[in-house]
Amino acid sequence: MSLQAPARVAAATCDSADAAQSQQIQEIASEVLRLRLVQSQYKQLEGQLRASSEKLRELLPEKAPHFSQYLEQGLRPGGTVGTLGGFHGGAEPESLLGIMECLCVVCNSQVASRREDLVSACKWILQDPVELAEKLTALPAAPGALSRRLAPYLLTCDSSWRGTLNEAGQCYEAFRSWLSCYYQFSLVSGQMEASAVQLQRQEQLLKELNKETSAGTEAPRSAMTKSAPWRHSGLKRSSSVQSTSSTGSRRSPSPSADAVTRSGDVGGRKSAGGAISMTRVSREASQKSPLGRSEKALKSAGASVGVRIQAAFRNQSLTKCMLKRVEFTSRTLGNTQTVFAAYLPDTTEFKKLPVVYWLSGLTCTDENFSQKAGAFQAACDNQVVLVMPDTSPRGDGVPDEDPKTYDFGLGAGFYLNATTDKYKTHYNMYDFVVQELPEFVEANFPVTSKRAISGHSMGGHGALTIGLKNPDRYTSVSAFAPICNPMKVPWGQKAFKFYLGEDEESWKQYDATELVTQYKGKDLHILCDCGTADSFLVGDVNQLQPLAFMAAAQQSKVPVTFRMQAGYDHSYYFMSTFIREHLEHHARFLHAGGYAS
Ligand SMILES: N[C@@H](CCC(=O)N[C@@H](CSC=O)C(=O)NCC(=O)O)C(=O)O
Repeated sequence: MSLQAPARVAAATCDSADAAQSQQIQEIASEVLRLRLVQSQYKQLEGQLRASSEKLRELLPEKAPHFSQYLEQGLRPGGTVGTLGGFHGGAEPESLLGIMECLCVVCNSQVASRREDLVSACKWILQDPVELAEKLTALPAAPGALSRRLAPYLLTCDSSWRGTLNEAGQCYEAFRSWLSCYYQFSLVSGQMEASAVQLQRQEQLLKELNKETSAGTEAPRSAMTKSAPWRHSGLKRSSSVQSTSSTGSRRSPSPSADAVTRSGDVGGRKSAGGAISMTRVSREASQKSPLGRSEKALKSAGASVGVRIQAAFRNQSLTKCMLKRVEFTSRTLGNTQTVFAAYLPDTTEFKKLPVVYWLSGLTCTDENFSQKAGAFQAACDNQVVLVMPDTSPRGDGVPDEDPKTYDFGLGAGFYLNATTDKYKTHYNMYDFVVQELPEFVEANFPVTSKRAISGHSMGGHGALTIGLKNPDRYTSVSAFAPICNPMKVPWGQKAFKFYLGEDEESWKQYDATELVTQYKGKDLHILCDCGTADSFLVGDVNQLQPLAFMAAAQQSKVPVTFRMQAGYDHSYYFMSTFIREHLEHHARFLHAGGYAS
Protein backbone atom coordinates (compact mmCIF):
# COMPACT_ATOMS: atom_id res chain seq x y z
CA MET A 1 0.00 0.00 0.00
CA SER A 2 2.63 2.48 1.06
CA LEU A 3 4.57 1.85 -2.16
CA GLN A 4 1.61 2.31 -4.46
CA ALA A 5 0.54 5.74 -3.33
CA PRO A 6 3.71 7.65 -4.30
CA ALA A 7 3.73 5.82 -7.65
CA ARG A 8 0.24 7.13 -8.43
CA VAL A 9 1.27 10.62 -7.45
CA ALA A 10 4.32 10.37 -9.71
CA ALA A 11 2.20 9.21 -12.63
CA ALA A 12 -0.27 12.01 -12.10
CA THR A 13 2.51 14.60 -11.92
CA CYS A 14 4.04 13.25 -15.09
CA ASP A 15 0.67 13.31 -16.87
CA SER A 16 -0.04 16.88 -15.90
CA ALA A 17 3.46 17.98 -16.92
CA ASP A 18 2.98 16.33 -20.32
CA ALA A 19 -0.39 17.93 -20.71
CA ALA A 20 1.03 21.34 -19.83
CA GLN A 21 3.86 20.92 -22.32
CA SER A 22 1.50 19.76 -24.99
CA GLN A 23 -0.71 22.76 -24.29
CA GLN A 24 2.29 25.06 -24.53
CA ILE A 25 3.32 23.57 -27.85
CA GLN A 26 -0.17 24.07 -29.19
CA GLU A 27 -0.24 27.67 -28.12
CA ILE A 28 3.11 28.42 -29.69
CA ALA A 29 2.13 26.57 -32.84
CA SER A 30 -1.00 28.70 -33.18
CA GLU A 31 1.01 31.84 -32.66
CA VAL A 32 3.46 30.72 -35.35
CA LEU A 33 0.54 30.16 -37.69
CA ARG A 34 -0.86 33.58 -36.96
CA LEU A 35 2.48 35.27 -37.55
CA ARG A 36 2.99 33.40 -40.78
CA LEU A 37 -0.43 34.51 -41.88
CA VAL A 38 0.59 38.12 -41.30
CA GLN A 39 3.66 37.53 -43.44
CA SER A 40 1.80 35.85 -46.25
CA GLN A 41 -0.87 38.54 -46.19
CA TYR A 42 1.87 41.09 -46.51
CA LYS A 43 3.25 39.34 -49.58
CA GLN A 44 -0.17 39.09 -51.13
CA LEU A 45 -1.03 42.71 -50.45
CA GLU A 46 2.35 43.82 -51.72
CA GLY A 47 1.61 42.01 -55.00
CA GLN A 48 -1.86 43.53 -55.22
CA LEU A 49 -0.49 47.00 -54.56
CA ARG A 50 2.18 46.51 -57.21
CA ALA A 51 -0.46 45.48 -59.76
CA SER A 52 -2.73 48.41 -58.96
CA SER A 53 0.24 50.81 -59.04
CA GLU A 54 1.11 49.57 -62.51
CA LYS A 55 -2.46 50.15 -63.58
CA LEU A 56 -2.32 53.67 -62.21
CA ARG A 57 0.92 54.41 -64.03
CA GLU A 58 -0.54 53.08 -67.24
CA LEU A 59 -3.88 54.87 -67.00
CA LEU A 60 -3.29 58.21 -65.38
CA PRO A 61 -1.39 60.03 -68.13
CA GLU A 62 -4.22 59.53 -70.58
CA LYS A 63 -7.33 59.31 -68.38
CA ALA A 64 -6.67 61.75 -65.54
CA PRO A 65 -7.67 64.81 -67.58
CA HIS A 66 -11.04 63.17 -68.27
CA PHE A 67 -11.48 62.45 -64.60
CA SER A 68 -10.56 66.00 -63.71
CA GLN A 69 -13.11 67.30 -66.20
CA TYR A 70 -15.71 64.92 -64.81
CA LEU A 71 -15.15 66.28 -61.30
CA GLU A 72 -15.38 69.82 -62.57
CA GLN A 73 -18.63 69.23 -64.43
CA GLY A 74 -20.29 67.02 -61.92
CA LEU A 75 -19.40 68.69 -58.67
CA ARG A 76 -19.01 72.37 -59.35
CA PRO A 77 -21.91 74.52 -58.12
CA GLY A 78 -24.65 74.33 -60.72
CA GLY A 79 -22.75 71.55 -62.49
CA THR A 80 -24.49 68.68 -64.22
CA VAL A 81 -24.84 66.61 -61.08
CA GLY A 82 -27.27 64.29 -62.86
CA THR A 83 -24.36 62.67 -64.64
CA LEU A 84 -22.99 61.40 -61.36
CA GLY A 85 -24.39 57.95 -60.68
CA GLY A 86 -27.41 58.88 -62.76
CA PHE A 87 -29.20 57.11 -65.56
CA HIS A 88 -26.18 57.25 -67.83
CA GLY A 89 -23.95 55.74 -65.21
CA GLY A 90 -21.01 57.22 -63.37
CA ALA A 91 -19.93 57.51 -59.78
CA GLU A 92 -22.01 58.27 -56.73
CA PRO A 93 -21.19 61.81 -55.52
CA GLU A 94 -20.39 60.40 -52.05
CA SER A 95 -17.82 58.09 -53.54
CA LEU A 96 -16.26 60.83 -55.64
CA LEU A 97 -15.90 63.04 -52.61
CA GLY A 98 -14.34 60.12 -50.75
CA ILE A 99 -11.81 59.54 -53.53
CA MET A 100 -10.90 63.22 -53.59
CA GLU A 101 -10.50 63.34 -49.84
CA CYS A 102 -8.23 60.29 -49.96
CA LEU A 103 -6.13 61.85 -52.72
CA CYS A 104 -5.68 64.95 -50.62
CA VAL A 105 -4.63 62.84 -47.63
CA VAL A 106 -2.02 60.80 -49.51
CA CYS A 107 -0.74 63.86 -51.41
CA ASN A 108 -0.40 65.74 -48.18
CA SER A 109 -2.89 68.44 -49.20
CA GLN A 110 -5.35 69.87 -46.80
CA VAL A 111 -8.74 68.14 -46.98
CA ALA A 112 -11.14 70.94 -47.78
CA SER A 113 -14.59 70.84 -46.28
CA ARG A 114 -16.24 72.91 -49.01
CA ARG A 115 -16.96 70.89 -52.09
CA GLU A 116 -15.69 73.58 -54.47
CA ASP A 117 -12.39 73.79 -52.59
CA LEU A 118 -12.03 70.05 -52.65
CA VAL A 119 -12.58 70.00 -56.41
CA SER A 120 -10.00 72.75 -56.88
CA ALA A 121 -7.48 70.90 -54.69
CA CYS A 122 -7.97 67.75 -56.70
CA LYS A 123 -7.75 69.47 -60.04
CA TRP A 124 -4.44 70.83 -58.84
CA ILE A 125 -3.32 67.35 -57.75
CA LEU A 126 -4.37 65.91 -61.12
CA GLN A 127 -2.77 68.60 -63.25
CA ASP A 128 0.41 66.61 -63.88
CA PRO A 129 -0.80 63.01 -64.10
CA VAL A 130 2.62 61.53 -64.91
CA GLU A 131 4.17 63.08 -61.86
CA LEU A 132 1.16 62.13 -59.76
CA ALA A 133 1.42 58.48 -60.85
CA GLU A 134 5.14 58.46 -60.03
CA LYS A 135 4.52 60.06 -56.68
CA LEU A 136 1.70 57.77 -55.60
CA THR A 137 3.32 54.57 -56.73
CA ALA A 138 6.58 55.41 -54.97
CA LEU A 139 4.91 56.17 -51.64
CA PRO A 140 6.18 54.09 -48.75
CA ALA A 141 3.59 52.28 -46.63
CA ALA A 142 1.53 54.83 -44.74
CA PRO A 143 2.29 55.19 -41.05
CA GLY A 144 -0.50 54.44 -38.60
CA ALA A 145 -1.65 58.01 -38.21
CA LEU A 146 -2.04 58.49 -41.94
CA SER A 147 -3.90 55.19 -42.32
CA ARG A 148 -6.26 56.26 -39.57
CA ARG A 149 -6.95 59.51 -41.43
CA LEU A 150 -7.59 57.62 -44.66
CA ALA A 151 -9.97 55.07 -43.18
CA PRO A 152 -13.16 57.18 -42.86
CA TYR A 153 -12.78 58.59 -46.39
CA LEU A 154 -12.14 55.15 -47.83
CA LEU A 155 -15.34 53.90 -46.28
CA THR A 156 -17.33 56.38 -48.31
CA CYS A 157 -15.81 55.54 -51.67
CA ASP A 158 -16.69 51.90 -51.93
CA SER A 159 -19.25 51.99 -54.71
CA SER A 160 -18.32 50.96 -58.22
CA TRP A 161 -18.70 53.06 -61.32
CA ARG A 162 -22.10 52.45 -62.85
CA GLY A 163 -22.67 51.64 -66.48
CA THR A 164 -20.18 52.07 -69.28
CA LEU A 165 -16.68 52.47 -67.94
CA ASN A 166 -15.56 55.55 -69.87
CA GLU A 167 -12.19 57.29 -69.44
CA ALA A 168 -13.20 59.08 -66.26
CA GLY A 169 -14.65 55.84 -64.93
CA GLN A 170 -11.47 53.89 -65.60
CA CYS A 171 -9.51 56.51 -63.73
CA TYR A 172 -11.99 56.46 -60.86
CA GLU A 173 -11.79 52.66 -60.59
CA ALA A 174 -7.98 52.72 -60.78
CA PHE A 175 -7.83 55.23 -57.91
CA ARG A 176 -10.34 53.24 -55.88
CA SER A 177 -8.44 50.03 -56.30
CA TRP A 178 -5.04 51.61 -55.63
CA LEU A 179 -6.27 53.41 -52.50
CA SER A 180 -7.80 50.28 -51.06
CA CYS A 181 -4.61 48.25 -51.77
CA TYR A 182 -2.41 51.00 -50.39
CA TYR A 183 -4.45 51.24 -47.21
CA GLN A 184 -4.53 47.49 -46.56
CA PHE A 185 -0.86 47.11 -47.38
CA SER A 186 -0.01 49.95 -44.99
CA LEU A 187 -1.97 48.36 -42.17
CA VAL A 188 -0.23 45.00 -42.48
CA SER A 189 3.15 46.47 -43.14
CA GLY A 190 2.97 48.27 -39.78
CA GLN A 191 3.00 44.87 -38.11
CA MET A 192 5.67 43.30 -40.26
CA GLU A 193 8.87 44.12 -38.47
CA ALA A 194 7.62 43.14 -35.05
CA SER A 195 5.98 40.02 -36.37
CA ALA A 196 9.12 38.85 -38.18
CA VAL A 197 11.12 39.07 -34.95
CA GLN A 198 8.34 37.39 -33.03
CA LEU A 199 8.05 34.65 -35.61
CA GLN A 200 11.73 33.86 -35.41
CA ARG A 201 11.52 33.64 -31.63
CA GLN A 202 8.44 31.47 -31.58
CA GLU A 203 9.79 29.14 -34.22
CA GLN A 204 12.98 28.68 -32.28
CA LEU A 205 11.00 27.96 -29.14
CA LEU A 206 8.84 25.49 -30.97
CA LYS A 207 11.89 23.72 -32.35
CA GLU A 208 13.40 23.41 -28.90
CA LEU A 209 10.22 22.11 -27.33
CA ASN A 210 9.84 19.75 -30.19
CA LYS A 211 13.33 18.38 -29.72
CA GLU A 212 12.77 18.03 -26.01
CA THR A 213 9.53 16.19 -26.52
CA SER A 214 10.82 13.74 -29.07
CA ALA A 215 13.88 13.03 -26.92
CA GLY A 216 11.57 12.32 -23.98
CA THR A 217 9.58 9.28 -22.98
CA GLU A 218 6.69 7.56 -24.73
CA ALA A 219 4.20 9.41 -22.56
CA PRO A 220 4.70 12.94 -23.95
CA ARG A 221 4.76 11.59 -27.50
CA SER A 222 1.38 9.99 -27.10
CA ALA A 223 0.06 13.14 -25.47
CA MET A 224 1.18 15.08 -28.50
CA THR A 225 -0.39 12.71 -30.94
CA LYS A 226 -3.65 13.10 -29.13
CA SER A 227 -3.70 16.79 -28.61
CA ALA A 228 -1.31 18.62 -30.86
CA PRO A 229 -3.19 19.41 -34.05
CA TRP A 230 -0.19 21.14 -35.57
CA ARG A 231 1.35 17.71 -36.09
CA HIS A 232 -1.35 17.05 -38.66
CA SER A 233 -1.59 20.52 -40.04
CA GLY A 234 1.67 20.45 -41.87
CA LEU A 235 3.22 22.95 -39.50
CA LYS A 236 6.18 20.67 -38.89
CA ARG A 237 7.06 20.97 -42.52
CA SER A 238 6.53 24.65 -42.30
CA SER A 239 9.98 25.74 -43.33
CA SER A 240 9.11 24.81 -46.88
CA VAL A 241 5.74 26.49 -46.51
CA GLN A 242 7.49 29.57 -45.31
CA SER A 243 9.94 29.66 -48.15
CA THR A 244 7.16 29.31 -50.67
CA SER A 245 5.34 32.20 -49.11
CA SER A 246 8.34 34.39 -48.67
CA THR A 247 9.53 34.09 -52.23
CA GLY A 248 5.99 34.50 -53.44
CA SER A 249 6.57 31.64 -55.83
CA ARG A 250 3.73 29.30 -56.56
CA ARG A 251 3.50 25.81 -57.77
CA SER A 252 2.11 25.22 -61.18
CA PRO A 253 -1.66 25.12 -60.87
CA SER A 254 -1.92 21.74 -62.50
CA PRO A 255 -4.00 19.47 -60.32
CA SER A 256 -2.31 16.96 -58.08
CA ALA A 257 -1.66 13.52 -59.47
CA ASP A 258 -4.37 11.95 -57.42
CA ALA A 259 -6.55 8.95 -58.08
CA VAL A 260 -9.93 8.33 -59.58
CA THR A 261 -12.32 6.03 -57.80
CA ARG A 262 -15.47 5.90 -59.83
CA SER A 263 -16.94 2.82 -58.29
CA GLY A 264 -17.36 2.11 -54.63
CA ASP A 265 -16.15 4.20 -51.77
CA VAL A 266 -13.44 6.72 -51.52
CA GLY A 267 -11.02 4.34 -49.87
CA GLY A 268 -9.70 2.52 -52.94
CA ARG A 269 -7.38 4.76 -54.93
CA LYS A 270 -6.19 3.83 -58.38
CA SER A 271 -3.96 5.89 -60.57
CA ALA A 272 -5.82 7.27 -63.55
CA GLY A 273 -3.44 9.26 -65.63
CA GLY A 274 -2.92 11.53 -62.74
CA ALA A 275 -5.01 14.64 -63.08
CA ILE A 276 -8.14 14.43 -61.04
CA SER A 277 -9.29 12.84 -57.90
CA MET A 278 -12.81 11.45 -57.90
CA THR A 279 -14.64 10.67 -54.73
CA ARG A 280 -18.00 9.08 -54.27
CA VAL A 281 -19.84 10.01 -51.12
CA SER A 282 -23.15 8.88 -49.78
CA ARG A 283 -25.86 11.41 -49.05
CA GLU A 284 -25.90 10.37 -45.38
CA ALA A 285 -22.25 11.26 -45.21
CA SER A 286 -22.83 14.65 -46.68
CA GLN A 287 -25.63 15.42 -44.30
CA LYS A 288 -23.91 14.19 -41.22
CA SER A 289 -20.40 15.39 -41.56
CA PRO A 290 -20.31 19.04 -40.64
CA LEU A 291 -16.90 20.17 -39.51
CA GLY A 292 -16.74 20.25 -35.80
CA ARG A 293 -18.54 16.99 -35.12
CA SER A 294 -16.28 14.30 -33.82
CA GLU A 295 -15.20 11.55 -36.16
CA LYS A 296 -16.51 9.05 -33.66
CA ALA A 297 -19.99 10.53 -33.80
CA LEU A 298 -19.83 10.58 -37.56
CA LYS A 299 -18.66 7.00 -37.80
CA SER A 300 -21.41 5.83 -35.53
CA ALA A 301 -23.85 7.64 -37.82
CA GLY A 302 -22.52 5.51 -40.68
CA ALA A 303 -20.78 8.49 -42.30
CA SER A 304 -17.30 7.13 -42.63
CA VAL A 305 -16.92 8.24 -46.24
CA GLY A 306 -17.57 11.89 -45.46
CA VAL A 307 -15.22 11.66 -42.54
CA ARG A 308 -12.50 10.35 -44.73
CA ILE A 309 -12.73 13.36 -47.01
CA GLN A 310 -12.33 15.66 -44.05
CA ALA A 311 -9.58 13.59 -42.55
CA ALA A 312 -7.76 13.59 -45.86
CA PHE A 313 -7.74 17.39 -45.86
CA ARG A 314 -6.82 17.61 -42.23
CA ASN A 315 -3.87 15.34 -42.61
CA GLN A 316 -2.22 17.04 -45.48
CA SER A 317 -0.41 20.29 -45.61
CA LEU A 318 -2.59 22.54 -47.72
CA THR A 319 0.15 23.71 -49.96
CA LYS A 320 -0.77 21.75 -53.07
CA CYS A 321 -3.52 22.62 -55.46
CA MET A 322 -5.86 19.88 -56.52
CA LEU A 323 -8.93 19.28 -58.61
CA LYS A 324 -11.34 16.87 -56.99
CA ARG A 325 -14.45 15.43 -58.54
CA VAL A 326 -16.99 14.27 -56.02
CA GLU A 327 -20.09 12.18 -56.60
CA PHE A 328 -22.89 12.06 -54.08
CA THR A 329 -26.58 11.31 -53.84
CA SER A 330 -28.56 14.51 -53.94
CA ARG A 331 -31.80 14.89 -52.05
CA THR A 332 -32.93 17.96 -53.99
CA LEU A 333 -32.26 16.27 -57.33
CA GLY A 334 -34.62 13.39 -56.51
CA ASN A 335 -31.99 11.18 -54.85
CA THR A 336 -29.97 10.86 -58.02
CA GLN A 337 -26.19 10.70 -58.17
CA THR A 338 -24.60 14.02 -59.04
CA VAL A 339 -20.98 14.95 -59.69
CA PHE A 340 -19.38 18.29 -58.91
CA ALA A 341 -15.79 19.44 -59.20
CA ALA A 342 -13.84 21.43 -56.62
CA TYR A 343 -10.54 23.13 -57.28
CA LEU A 344 -8.47 23.82 -54.19
CA PRO A 345 -5.66 26.25 -54.81
CA ASP A 346 -2.20 26.31 -53.34
CA THR A 347 -2.29 27.90 -49.96
CA THR A 348 0.69 29.19 -48.11
CA GLU A 349 -0.90 28.51 -44.76
CA PHE A 350 -3.21 25.95 -43.28
CA LYS A 351 -6.36 27.95 -43.63
CA LYS A 352 -9.87 27.82 -44.96
CA LEU A 353 -10.68 29.71 -48.12
CA PRO A 354 -13.88 31.25 -49.49
CA VAL A 355 -15.65 29.69 -52.46
CA VAL A 356 -16.61 30.89 -55.91
CA TYR A 357 -19.46 28.76 -57.25
CA TRP A 358 -19.33 28.42 -61.02
CA LEU A 359 -22.49 27.65 -63.02
CA SER A 360 -21.97 26.39 -66.56
CA GLY A 361 -24.14 26.80 -69.61
CA LEU A 362 -26.33 24.62 -71.82
CA THR A 363 -24.96 21.13 -72.58
CA CYS A 364 -22.18 21.40 -70.00
CA THR A 365 -21.25 19.12 -67.12
CA ASP A 366 -18.92 19.92 -64.23
CA GLU A 367 -16.02 19.35 -66.63
CA ASN A 368 -16.29 22.12 -69.26
CA PHE A 369 -15.11 24.88 -66.97
CA SER A 370 -12.25 22.86 -65.44
CA GLN A 371 -10.97 21.88 -68.83
CA LYS A 372 -11.44 25.04 -70.83
CA ALA A 373 -11.58 28.17 -68.68
CA GLY A 374 -7.94 28.25 -67.59
CA ALA A 375 -9.05 29.58 -64.21
CA PHE A 376 -6.81 27.65 -61.86
CA GLN A 377 -3.78 29.92 -61.71
CA ALA A 378 -6.08 32.87 -61.06
CA ALA A 379 -7.84 30.88 -58.32
CA CYS A 380 -4.43 30.24 -56.73
CA ASP A 381 -3.37 33.85 -57.03
CA ASN A 382 -6.63 35.03 -55.51
CA GLN A 383 -6.88 32.30 -52.89
CA VAL A 384 -10.37 31.14 -53.72
CA VAL A 385 -11.77 27.64 -54.01
CA LEU A 386 -13.76 26.94 -57.17
CA VAL A 387 -16.81 24.69 -57.02
CA MET A 388 -18.35 23.56 -60.30
CA PRO A 389 -21.64 21.65 -60.24
CA ASP A 390 -23.33 19.86 -63.11
CA THR A 391 -26.01 21.74 -65.07
CA SER A 392 -28.91 19.37 -64.38
CA PRO A 393 -29.84 16.15 -62.63
CA ARG A 394 -28.86 13.01 -64.55
CA GLY A 395 -29.21 9.27 -64.43
CA ASP A 396 -31.93 6.64 -64.36
CA GLY A 397 -35.41 7.99 -64.01
CA VAL A 398 -34.57 11.62 -64.72
CA PRO A 399 -37.19 12.79 -67.24
CA ASP A 400 -36.48 14.68 -70.47
CA GLU A 401 -38.36 15.55 -73.65
CA ASP A 402 -38.39 13.17 -76.59
CA PRO A 403 -36.73 13.88 -78.97
CA LYS A 404 -33.92 15.25 -76.83
CA THR A 405 -32.84 18.83 -77.53
CA TYR A 406 -29.68 20.59 -76.29
CA ASP A 407 -31.52 23.50 -74.68
CA PHE A 408 -33.81 21.65 -72.32
CA GLY A 409 -33.74 18.77 -69.84
CA LEU A 410 -30.45 16.94 -69.28
CA GLY A 411 -27.65 19.51 -69.33
CA ALA A 412 -30.16 22.36 -69.16
CA GLY A 413 -31.64 22.60 -65.67
CA PHE A 414 -31.84 26.43 -65.79
CA TYR A 415 -31.02 26.69 -62.06
CA LEU A 416 -34.67 26.76 -61.00
CA ASN A 417 -37.05 24.55 -59.01
CA ALA A 418 -39.49 22.93 -61.42
CA THR A 419 -43.13 22.85 -60.44
CA THR A 420 -44.69 20.82 -63.25
CA ASP A 421 -45.54 17.22 -62.36
CA LYS A 422 -43.14 15.67 -64.82
CA TYR A 423 -40.05 17.63 -63.70
CA LYS A 424 -40.59 18.72 -60.10
CA THR A 425 -39.04 15.67 -58.41
CA HIS A 426 -35.65 15.97 -60.08
CA TYR A 427 -35.17 19.40 -61.57
CA ASN A 428 -34.42 21.49 -58.50
CA MET A 429 -31.07 22.96 -59.45
CA TYR A 430 -31.95 26.17 -57.59
CA ASP A 431 -32.21 24.43 -54.22
CA PHE A 432 -29.22 22.30 -55.10
CA VAL A 433 -26.96 25.27 -55.83
CA VAL A 434 -28.26 27.57 -53.10
CA GLN A 435 -28.58 25.07 -50.26
CA GLU A 436 -27.51 21.50 -50.70
CA LEU A 437 -24.21 21.94 -52.50
CA PRO A 438 -22.81 24.65 -50.18
CA GLU A 439 -23.90 22.58 -47.18
CA PHE A 440 -22.00 19.64 -48.56
CA VAL A 441 -18.94 21.64 -49.56
CA GLU A 442 -18.75 23.53 -46.28
CA ALA A 443 -19.04 20.28 -44.34
CA ASN A 444 -16.39 18.42 -46.27
CA PHE A 445 -13.82 20.87 -47.60
CA PRO A 446 -11.52 23.37 -45.92
CA VAL A 447 -13.66 26.37 -46.86
CA THR A 448 -15.30 29.26 -45.09
CA SER A 449 -18.96 30.15 -45.56
CA LYS A 450 -18.08 33.20 -47.65
CA ARG A 451 -19.40 32.64 -51.16
CA ALA A 452 -19.47 34.30 -54.55
CA ILE A 453 -21.32 33.09 -57.61
CA SER A 454 -20.51 33.27 -61.28
CA GLY A 455 -21.54 31.57 -64.49
CA HIS A 456 -21.83 31.52 -68.24
CA SER A 457 -24.88 31.94 -70.46
CA MET A 458 -27.56 29.74 -68.82
CA GLY A 459 -25.15 29.68 -65.86
CA GLY A 460 -24.90 33.48 -66.03
CA HIS A 461 -28.68 33.58 -65.73
CA GLY A 462 -28.30 31.21 -62.76
CA ALA A 463 -25.64 33.39 -61.10
CA LEU A 464 -27.63 36.61 -61.54
CA THR A 465 -30.96 35.21 -60.41
CA ILE A 466 -29.50 33.27 -57.48
CA GLY A 467 -27.46 36.30 -56.40
CA LEU A 468 -30.41 38.69 -56.68
CA LYS A 469 -32.65 36.31 -54.73
CA ASN A 470 -30.07 35.65 -52.01
CA PRO A 471 -28.05 38.80 -51.34
CA ASP A 472 -27.07 37.59 -47.88
CA ARG A 473 -25.51 34.40 -49.15
CA TYR A 474 -23.11 35.89 -51.71
CA THR A 475 -20.58 38.68 -51.41
CA SER A 476 -20.39 39.22 -55.18
CA VAL A 477 -21.89 38.02 -58.44
CA SER A 478 -20.50 37.81 -61.95
CA ALA A 479 -21.51 36.47 -65.33
CA PHE A 480 -20.26 35.89 -68.85
CA ALA A 481 -22.80 36.38 -71.62
CA PRO A 482 -25.73 35.79 -69.26
CA ILE A 483 -29.26 35.10 -70.47
CA CYS A 484 -30.56 38.27 -68.87
CA ASN A 485 -34.26 38.21 -69.66
CA PRO A 486 -35.11 34.51 -70.21
CA MET A 487 -38.88 34.94 -70.11
CA LYS A 488 -38.66 37.09 -73.25
CA VAL A 489 -36.41 34.80 -75.34
CA PRO A 490 -36.84 31.34 -76.94
CA TRP A 491 -34.36 29.48 -74.68
CA GLY A 492 -36.05 30.71 -71.52
CA GLN A 493 -39.63 30.52 -72.77
CA LYS A 494 -39.20 26.88 -73.72
CA ALA A 495 -37.54 25.94 -70.43
CA PHE A 496 -39.93 27.92 -68.23
CA LYS A 497 -42.98 26.49 -69.97
CA PHE A 498 -41.87 22.90 -69.40
CA TYR A 499 -40.44 23.41 -65.91
CA LEU A 500 -42.88 25.97 -64.49
CA GLY A 501 -46.06 25.70 -66.57
CA GLU A 502 -48.00 28.22 -68.61
CA ASP A 503 -48.48 30.90 -65.94
CA GLU A 504 -45.95 33.56 -66.94
CA GLU A 505 -46.31 35.32 -63.61
CA SER A 506 -44.43 32.39 -62.05
CA TRP A 507 -41.58 32.83 -64.54
CA LYS A 508 -40.67 36.23 -63.13
CA GLN A 509 -39.01 34.73 -60.03
CA TYR A 510 -36.30 33.29 -62.30
CA ASP A 511 -35.81 36.24 -64.61
CA ALA A 512 -32.83 38.50 -63.82
CA THR A 513 -34.39 41.54 -65.49
CA GLU A 514 -37.58 41.15 -63.45
CA LEU A 515 -35.63 40.51 -60.27
CA VAL A 516 -33.33 43.50 -60.70
CA THR A 517 -36.37 45.71 -61.23
CA GLN A 518 -37.60 44.75 -57.76
CA TYR A 519 -34.19 44.56 -56.09
CA LYS A 520 -33.73 46.58 -52.90
CA GLY A 521 -30.89 44.73 -51.17
CA LYS A 522 -27.24 45.48 -50.59
CA ASP A 523 -24.72 46.10 -53.38
CA LEU A 524 -24.13 42.68 -54.92
CA HIS A 525 -21.02 43.87 -56.75
CA ILE A 526 -22.28 42.54 -60.07
CA LEU A 527 -19.77 42.27 -62.89
CA CYS A 528 -20.79 41.03 -66.37
CA ASP A 529 -18.89 40.59 -69.61
CA CYS A 530 -20.39 39.86 -72.99
CA GLY A 531 -18.69 39.63 -76.38
CA THR A 532 -19.89 41.91 -79.17
CA ALA A 533 -19.49 39.04 -81.65
CA ASP A 534 -21.50 36.57 -79.55
CA SER A 535 -23.71 34.66 -81.98
CA PHE A 536 -26.43 34.36 -79.32
CA LEU A 537 -26.46 38.15 -79.11
CA VAL A 538 -26.03 39.29 -82.68
CA GLY A 539 -27.13 36.13 -84.53
CA ASP A 540 -30.66 35.41 -85.69
CA VAL A 541 -32.04 35.57 -82.17
CA ASN A 542 -30.85 37.72 -79.29
CA GLN A 543 -31.09 35.16 -76.49
CA LEU A 544 -29.10 37.28 -74.03
CA GLN A 545 -30.81 40.71 -73.86
CA PRO A 546 -28.16 42.58 -71.86
CA LEU A 547 -29.71 45.96 -72.62
CA ALA A 548 -33.04 45.01 -71.05
CA PHE A 549 -31.20 44.02 -67.91
CA MET A 550 -29.04 47.15 -67.81
CA ALA A 551 -32.00 49.44 -68.39
CA ALA A 552 -33.86 47.75 -65.53
CA ALA A 553 -30.79 47.94 -63.28
CA GLN A 554 -30.33 51.63 -64.00
CA GLN A 555 -34.00 52.31 -63.46
CA SER A 556 -33.91 50.70 -60.04
CA LYS A 557 -30.45 52.09 -59.24
CA VAL A 558 -28.81 48.72 -58.81
CA PRO A 559 -25.07 49.03 -59.45
CA VAL A 560 -23.95 46.71 -62.25
CA THR A 561 -20.73 46.78 -64.22
CA PHE A 562 -21.60 45.37 -67.63
CA ARG A 563 -18.74 45.37 -70.12
CA MET A 564 -19.21 44.70 -73.81
CA GLN A 565 -15.96 43.17 -75.03
CA ALA A 566 -15.23 44.00 -78.66
CA GLY A 567 -14.89 41.05 -81.01
CA TYR A 568 -15.38 38.25 -78.48
CA ASP A 569 -17.83 35.39 -79.03
CA HIS A 570 -19.77 33.07 -76.72
CA SER A 571 -17.02 30.51 -76.24
CA TYR A 572 -14.63 29.47 -73.52
CA TYR A 573 -11.88 31.37 -75.39
CA PHE A 574 -13.75 34.50 -74.41
CA MET A 575 -14.17 33.39 -70.83
CA SER A 576 -10.58 32.27 -70.44
CA THR A 577 -9.53 35.80 -71.42
CA PHE A 578 -11.48 37.48 -68.64
CA ILE A 579 -11.83 34.83 -65.95
CA ARG A 580 -8.87 36.23 -64.02
CA GLU A 581 -10.58 39.61 -63.80
CA HIS A 582 -13.74 37.95 -62.51
CA LEU A 583 -11.88 36.00 -59.84
CA GLU A 584 -9.99 39.13 -58.84
CA HIS A 585 -13.32 40.90 -58.57
CA HIS A 586 -14.73 38.19 -56.30
CA ALA A 587 -11.54 37.98 -54.24
CA ARG A 588 -11.75 41.68 -53.44
CA PHE A 589 -15.02 41.14 -51.63
CA LEU A 590 -14.48 37.62 -50.37
CA HIS A 591 -11.27 38.65 -48.65
CA ALA A 592 -12.49 42.10 -47.64
CA GLY A 593 -12.52 41.23 -43.95
CA GLY A 594 -9.03 39.73 -44.19
CA TYR A 595 -7.94 36.22 -45.03
CA ALA A 596 -9.95 33.87 -42.89
CA SER A 597 -8.20 30.88 -41.45
N1 LIG B 1 -25.92 24.15 -80.28
C1 LIG B 1 -24.86 24.18 -79.36
C2 LIG B 1 -25.25 25.04 -78.18
C3 LIG B 1 -24.56 24.72 -76.92
C4 LIG B 1 -23.67 25.84 -76.40
O1 LIG B 1 -23.22 26.72 -77.11
N2 LIG B 1 -23.43 25.77 -75.13
C5 LIG B 1 -22.60 26.75 -74.47
C6 LIG B 1 -23.42 27.44 -73.45
S1 LIG B 1 -24.77 28.24 -74.23
C7 LIG B 1 -25.75 28.82 -72.99
O2 LIG B 1 -25.97 28.32 -71.97
C8 LIG B 1 -21.42 26.05 -73.83
O3 LIG B 1 -20.87 26.50 -72.84
N3 LIG B 1 -21.01 24.95 -74.43
C9 LIG B 1 -19.99 24.09 -73.90
C10 LIG B 1 -18.59 24.39 -74.33
O4 LIG B 1 -17.69 23.72 -73.79
O5 LIG B 1 -18.36 25.28 -75.17
C11 LIG B 1 -24.45 22.76 -78.99
O6 LIG B 1 -25.30 21.89 -78.84
O7 LIG B 1 -23.24 22.52 -78.87
